[in-house]
Amino acid sequence: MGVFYEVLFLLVLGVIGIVLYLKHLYTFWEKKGVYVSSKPHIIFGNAKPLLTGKGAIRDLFKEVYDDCRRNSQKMSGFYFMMKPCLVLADLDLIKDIMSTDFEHFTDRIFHNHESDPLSDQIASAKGEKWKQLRSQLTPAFSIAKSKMMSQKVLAYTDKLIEELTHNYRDKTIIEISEVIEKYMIRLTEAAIFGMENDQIYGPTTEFEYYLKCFFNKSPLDLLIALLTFFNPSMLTYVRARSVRKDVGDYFLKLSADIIKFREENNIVRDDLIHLLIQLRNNVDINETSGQIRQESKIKPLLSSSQIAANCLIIAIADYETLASAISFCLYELALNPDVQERARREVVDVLALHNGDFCYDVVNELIYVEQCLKESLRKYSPSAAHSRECTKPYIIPNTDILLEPGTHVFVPTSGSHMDPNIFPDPERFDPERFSKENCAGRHPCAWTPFGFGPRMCIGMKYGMMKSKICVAKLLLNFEFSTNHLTEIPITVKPKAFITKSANGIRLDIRKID
Ligand code: HEM
Repeated sequence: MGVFYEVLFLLVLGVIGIVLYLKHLYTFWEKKGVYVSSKPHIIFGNAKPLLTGKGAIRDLFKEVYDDCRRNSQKMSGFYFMMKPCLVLADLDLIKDIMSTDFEHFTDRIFHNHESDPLSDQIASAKGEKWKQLRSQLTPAFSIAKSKMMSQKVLAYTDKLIEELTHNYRDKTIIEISEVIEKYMIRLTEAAIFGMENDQIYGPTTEFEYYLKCFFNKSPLDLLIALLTFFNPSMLTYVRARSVRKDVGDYFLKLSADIIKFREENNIVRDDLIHLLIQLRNNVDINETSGQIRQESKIKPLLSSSQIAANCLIIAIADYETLASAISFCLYELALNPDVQERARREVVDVLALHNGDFCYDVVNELIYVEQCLKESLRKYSPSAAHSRECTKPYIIPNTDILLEPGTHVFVPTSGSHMDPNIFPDPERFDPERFSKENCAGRHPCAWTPFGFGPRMCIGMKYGMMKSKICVAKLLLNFEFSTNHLTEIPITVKPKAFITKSANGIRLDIRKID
């Protein structure tokens, strides 16, 4: 009996100790004098809805942002379980951290180490390594390259229209996000890996299967993702993988095979993998034209596995975001027939000025279509938040709050994008918000679907070009409208990394003859 009470006493003491320790951890921000928008849960901190799969990141961060604005706070402490992070709610402070004082926040919070070959890519690269990689990859997204790639985009969009026409000549309900996702994957396959497809529809290719598996995480993968957050160095120690083994193996082999085949057969192509092979072979490329300038003096950064890692992450960054952007834009155009008609009229008029030739200048002249896309990126930003890791001690301007290296900082896009003081009546879809006049006085960090500062999206112009071509050509050929299966308002998938509809986007399409 005595032993029983001793064990019980020790257990109770242990539990009390743990509870007190956790409570102590949750006073981190309080002690620094930083406001915390809601009381943290003892296990999950402020991330309970995310960790239990009940809420979407965009909703959670929007609540934090809104609460800060109501209470005149520029930021809120946030506990991701026990890890103290900071959520920003002030546009000037966002600008400072993402741009003016970028040197203190050069990194994102992803794992990046040579022991994990597929983690070694631009989106997770850190410090100097990132700077070099970014400047070496920039030519791949030059205006000249974009112009060249527009030919491929036009060709694939024509294939999409041909197949939609064939399958849906009469007014029919389609799940538009599925269709657009398939089209984007085919385009990515061709533009990045040089693998052309005759069909948009058709059976799932191996490439499509593995690309879509990128975000399908097993419980072990999820544990690894959590560890990245708490202790990235431990991941290096246990030689963990950031990408599922079968997905990683597929892309490593695919890239190695393409490189070998091209080098043995002296094949030159206009895709991204070709540019990366040139970088590996120490060729310096002109930033604006995308042309070879000379043998580079810089030591080549890329190994074969780094080529695979960069191609894979760019494929993901490319197809997922654009499929989301285009699908939500078509959804809003279906809900707003007047806007749809005005956008269609613009495409018809601009094309008429170019004698029906859908050249690159047409893309640049589609001002209203661009406004529609920007407005839909405001309402449904594919990325719910931008992340930065503090890399050098930083005192938040006009305060004595010191951020230590390793602090994670989040910028919620859903906060400012849906702030009625910045975008009045934020639920309303109104492309006029992005007219030249209406943008003129707006804070540069009010609308940041592509991020902000030196680390903003490298593919922004290229992505806008692709989405404009797709939306414009679809509008020329089809009319989109809602039906009894269209979800209004739409539910966003809680666990998705990129903003997606939870139940699909069902629209009527009708061919315009
Ligand atoms: C609607 C389309 C797109 C959206 C909304 C989008 C959004 C973003 C965002 C929010 C970031 C992080 C920015 C930051 O942290 O400040 C990012 C980074 C990045 N994006 Fe995009 N993106 C899009 C299209 C593309 C395309 C088409 C590509 C390439 C083909 C691309 C490649 C990348 C890469 C490589 C990065 C990492 C850049 C770095 O760390 O230096 N994105 N994107």
